[in-house]
Amino acid sequence: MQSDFLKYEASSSQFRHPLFYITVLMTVGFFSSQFWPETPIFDNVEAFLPYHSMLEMFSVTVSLMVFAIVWNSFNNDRSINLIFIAVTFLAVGVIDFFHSFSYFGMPDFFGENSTQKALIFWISARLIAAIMFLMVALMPWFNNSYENNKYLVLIGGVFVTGGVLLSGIHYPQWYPVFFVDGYGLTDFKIIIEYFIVVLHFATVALLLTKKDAVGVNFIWFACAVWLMALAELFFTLYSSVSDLYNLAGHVYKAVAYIMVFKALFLASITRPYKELEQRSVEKLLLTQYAVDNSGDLIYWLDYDGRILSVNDAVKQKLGVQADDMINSHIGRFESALVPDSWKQLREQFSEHHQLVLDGVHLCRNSEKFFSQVRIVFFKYRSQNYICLFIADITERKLALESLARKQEQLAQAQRITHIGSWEFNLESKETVWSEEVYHILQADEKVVKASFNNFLQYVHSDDRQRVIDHYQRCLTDYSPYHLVHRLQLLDGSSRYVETRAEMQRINGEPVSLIGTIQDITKERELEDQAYHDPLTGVYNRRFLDENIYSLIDNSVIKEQNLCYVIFDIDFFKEINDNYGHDFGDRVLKGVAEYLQRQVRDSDFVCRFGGEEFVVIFNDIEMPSGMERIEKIRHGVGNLQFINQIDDIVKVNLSGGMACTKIHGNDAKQLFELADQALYSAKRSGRNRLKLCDKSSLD
Ligand SMILES: Nc1nc2c(ncn2[C@@H]2O[C@H](COP(=O)(O)OP(=O)(O)OP(=O)(O)O)[C@@H](O)[C@H]2O)c(=O)[nH]1
Repeated sequence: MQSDFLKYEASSSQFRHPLFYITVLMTVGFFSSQFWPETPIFDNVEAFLPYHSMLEMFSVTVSLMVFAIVWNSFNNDRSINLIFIAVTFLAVGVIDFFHSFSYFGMPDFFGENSTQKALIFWISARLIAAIMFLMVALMPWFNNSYENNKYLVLIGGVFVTGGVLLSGIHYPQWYPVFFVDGYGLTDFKIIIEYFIVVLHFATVALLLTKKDAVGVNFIWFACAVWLMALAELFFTLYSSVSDLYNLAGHVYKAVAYIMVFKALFLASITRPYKELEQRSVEKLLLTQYAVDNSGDLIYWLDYDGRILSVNDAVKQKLGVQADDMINSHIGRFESALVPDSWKQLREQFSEHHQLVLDGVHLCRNSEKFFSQVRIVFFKYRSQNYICLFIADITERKLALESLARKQEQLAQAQRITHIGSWEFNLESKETVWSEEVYHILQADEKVVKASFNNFLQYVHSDDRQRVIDHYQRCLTDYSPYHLVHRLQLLDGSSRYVETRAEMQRINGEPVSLIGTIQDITKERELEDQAYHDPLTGVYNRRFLDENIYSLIDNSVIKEQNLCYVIFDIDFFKEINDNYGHDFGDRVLKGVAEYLQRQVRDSDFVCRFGGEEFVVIFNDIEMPSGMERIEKIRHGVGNLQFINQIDDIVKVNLSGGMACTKIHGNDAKQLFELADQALYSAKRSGRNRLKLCDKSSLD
């Protein structure tokens, strides 16, 4: 892009303009006038009259043209000073018209003509012009433009003009005498002429200090006023109206008016027009630049799909000369717009004005790329135009395909591992569930909307509060979330799931909560089997061995007392021997169930082996806790088991116990001490509970 095109070049060639040379020549002419012959060049006034009328009519015409052009082209962008000049020329033109027709020798015009009458109009016009030009040169040229004010200026101008004309015609006696028959010009007239000259010189001096503004060429304007001043000086020099000085004065004035006309025509018409043209060219070039560098291939088509024009991108991308493409059908290059489907497509985009299609675009060397075609249809001056914007979406398409493949792989991996993923966007509050989440919940993707509240509907009622608490905590302190809980599905089945979540951050700012949910029902079942006694369903020894340390640690952290109690069924061998092994099993089950029922959720019942049970009582204070344990032990003694012959069989428990707050936090030692206490209970006659004697520690 050529930056020159964008730069408005202000004309600085005024000094090289012929009008400037004319001004210089005429100035030289003026100063050489003392060498001019003083003899009249016309035989008499009548002979001069046609030339005078001609020159005056010329000046009048130019004056009125100045007014017409400036007045009609004026708008708020221009300075109101232009209107002052225009109205001045209107006044001067009209008054000069009267001057011309009042000239001595002309047919009477609104009363008897005379040199004095003609001079009244002449001096008035010159004085008005001189004062107004000086005023305009003094007035600021910026920010004073108000379109409506032009009428006020016009009214003022008409008022002054009307005043001069009416007074000049009807009350000439109001004016000083400018001319005396047989004597010639009065001193007053000459003084006035000099005064006008002084005003003009002052105006020229002021104008030369001004820089070009609002399109006005002040140099030309100054030249014009300068020539007007010289014209006035000629009028002070002449001795006869028919001599060369008088003629020169009129000629200088006419040239000066042409110069004003030229300056104001330039300001009002030429400059604004050139600026407009410049802006249009700029706009066109910028548009062309944008079109060629937009990255899209742009085609202009006629209504039948034939190529009218293309942008540079098409030529570069396709490696085809524009001339080779013109008039070809677009279907030659774009698979989405083949001639066969053109009519049908045309109906669609004619109706909707826009259409977006995916296709394949053909380059010259039979290379292809995936394209997205945006068809824009519009009418201009009842002509149909179609513009195509074709983007190369090969990379996007391949990326999308790869993304789709990866998503499918992820979904497959989730299906295999039974892990679903979910995301909660903190800003949009939107939740997204993967396919596998729906699968785990046995929910229909089309019916159930992904949300935490909807998820809660599937959470087992006993676990719901726990899930809510974890979720809320994660959202408030952004801590990771890990929870195993049950689901209660709509078909009534329950599942175990393990959920994990953590906050995703971008530039340190939390953005969304990303989580997984894994169906661990099978693992959980296996785990249950590994940690539970198959006969009684309570925990087994393995569970106890693996968990006793953390249970004790927990009680230490919480500064709570933990009791390790070993219960042993008294004379269980006899039960087996007397009623059979199956009956013995029933007794073991019954005792286990009873113990499980009596303890709190935080306590653990384990079958240690044979007819021995270990119960871990958490958070139990002594000695009151001992009463509770004793009560449970008693309760077992009240259980009734019916044997094969419907006899009631009862069993008793012996128990030995040790506590962390009395016996220390060593798991192995606690077991040994409880076992010692049990042994002691057995030896003391069974059916009793014994707390390990503290002295045995020593
Ligand atoms: N029915 C049944 N009996 C079992 C099971 N495990 C161990 N036993 C029996 O439990 C009995 C334990 O007997 P002992 O260790 O002599 O103890 P006891 O007869 O209860 O006598 P004390 O403990 O001294 O009161 C044995 O006869 C084992 O066969 C089981 O799973 N089922």
